[in-house]
Amino acid sequence: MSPAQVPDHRPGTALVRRPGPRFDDGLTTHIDRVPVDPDLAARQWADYVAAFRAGGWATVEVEPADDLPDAPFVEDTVVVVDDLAVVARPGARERLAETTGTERALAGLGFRIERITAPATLDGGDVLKLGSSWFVGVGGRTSHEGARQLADLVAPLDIRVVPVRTSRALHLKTTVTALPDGTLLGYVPLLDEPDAFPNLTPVPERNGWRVVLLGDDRLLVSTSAPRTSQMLVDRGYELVAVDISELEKRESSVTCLSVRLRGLTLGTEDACC
Ligand SMILES: CN(C)C(=N)NCCC[C@H](N)C(=O)O
Repeated sequence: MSPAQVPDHRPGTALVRRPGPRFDDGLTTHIDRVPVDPDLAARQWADYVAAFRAGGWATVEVEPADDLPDAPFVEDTVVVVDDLAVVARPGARERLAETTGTERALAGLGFRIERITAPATLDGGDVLKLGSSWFVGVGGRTSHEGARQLADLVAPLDIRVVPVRTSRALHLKTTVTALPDGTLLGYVPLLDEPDAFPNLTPVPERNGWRVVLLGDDRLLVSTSAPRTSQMLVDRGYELVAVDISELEKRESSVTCLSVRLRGLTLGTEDACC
């Protein structure tokens, strides 16, 4: 079993990227568009990053990109496993330029770089990792060819890619999230193929219920899904809840704003990249 398949629940390093002054211009697809206060979004983003640092994580900041409104959603620009960074090719043309900064940051940290190449597209938000089986949402921002290219790149790590049709939500990880024990949470009305996911636990809320594993049984969640949060508490998880409501106005969730890197030996100080 390659290291990629052994879930690592220890704190690591979170790759993040701050929102810029044009954050209000960020894309919306499946939600009603409302104005955003970029200063409030920046403060909430800082609180999100602080939650990682409080949990023992180091943080690495991708160079800011004030001309790219969706830059904070760094999850979509790369898929990382072990020492491999697969640079994505976002399905929204407005976001293509975001990958340059992410690639520069990860190359600077010594990651082995591979890329999804045109005409294929892939957003990292469509990649749900579940041990040696990765579910990849296709039909929206990620093309079937993008899923195929990813499959070829991770096959040497004994990882199998399972394409899943995703048309009712922005990304696969808008609809499904994985708990540390491998249980999947999902909002069933947004799933094109609910039967594709083993032991799926339905959540009561449409938005705000995704999770990021901070370590052991500590989960980073949004304050926007209190009923799902109570479900997690009842299952024995310790929650760190952050208010990212201004960021959620541009279709964000807690998974979008970071890429978790393992095996790095950075301290808990910021590493500039
Ligand atoms: C899991 N999710 C949803 C993500 N990883 N990405 C959110 C991207 C939002 C951005 N405004 C856009 O429309 O691309």
